[in-house]
Amino acid sequence: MTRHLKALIGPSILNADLSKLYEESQKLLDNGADYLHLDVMDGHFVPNLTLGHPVVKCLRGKIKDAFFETHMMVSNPEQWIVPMADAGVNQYTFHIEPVDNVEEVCRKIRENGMKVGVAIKPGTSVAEVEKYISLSDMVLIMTVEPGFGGQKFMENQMEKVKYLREHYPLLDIEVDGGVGPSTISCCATAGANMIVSGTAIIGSNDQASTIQLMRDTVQQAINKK
Ligand SMILES: O=C(CO)[C@H](O)[C@H](O)COP(=O)(O)O
Ligand SMILES: [Fe+2]
Repeated sequence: MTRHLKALIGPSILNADLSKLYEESQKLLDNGADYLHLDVMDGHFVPNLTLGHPVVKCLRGKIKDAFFETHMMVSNPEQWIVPMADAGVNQYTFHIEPVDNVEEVCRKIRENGMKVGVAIKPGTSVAEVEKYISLSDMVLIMTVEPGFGGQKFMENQMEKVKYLREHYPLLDIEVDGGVGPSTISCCATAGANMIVSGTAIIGSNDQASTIQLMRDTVQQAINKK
């Protein structure tokens, strides 16, 4: 069967009202989100703390069938593979910067039944992550410095996306940080197909239209190629 690239929108719940994590997540799914992007920060790899596997497990208890991606902004991603698999995570996306043996982490994630995402910060070259594409299912190109929602989109990161799309036509390429209706065209033409968007969706008074608009923009760019 031929594999086709698909436009997918994964809202980040980072800037949502986290006292209502389940309600906010379900609302995003009801409004057409394709998956949930759960930002996990350890206060060490990035200067912020969010949530860990116990919270993800509780959310999975209430939301049985959605695709959960955890964006692991942590210094020791290997440490959380088993707990996150046990919590019901579908894709484990980790930053390669602090990791000595990236291959081993990719293998362990697969062994534990999850898809593998490899992520790079804005200062990391695309060549650094290209080495691991054969061991992974997706590459995440950060479009802000990881750590906080609501930051300004870094357009210069699109060079990396363009390079990857040119060389890997069917690779899932995700962008994350400052993405919304005003920056989506840029991501779509560069070749990203998995779109994380936090503030722009959470703050929208019509989440369904915002999600639909971004998905249509990305799908049209895919169809053109
Ligand atoms: O990983 C992240 C920050 O490190 C978040 O996923 C990202 O910032 C999404 O939020 P926004 O769309 O508001 O930038
Ligand atoms: Fe993220």
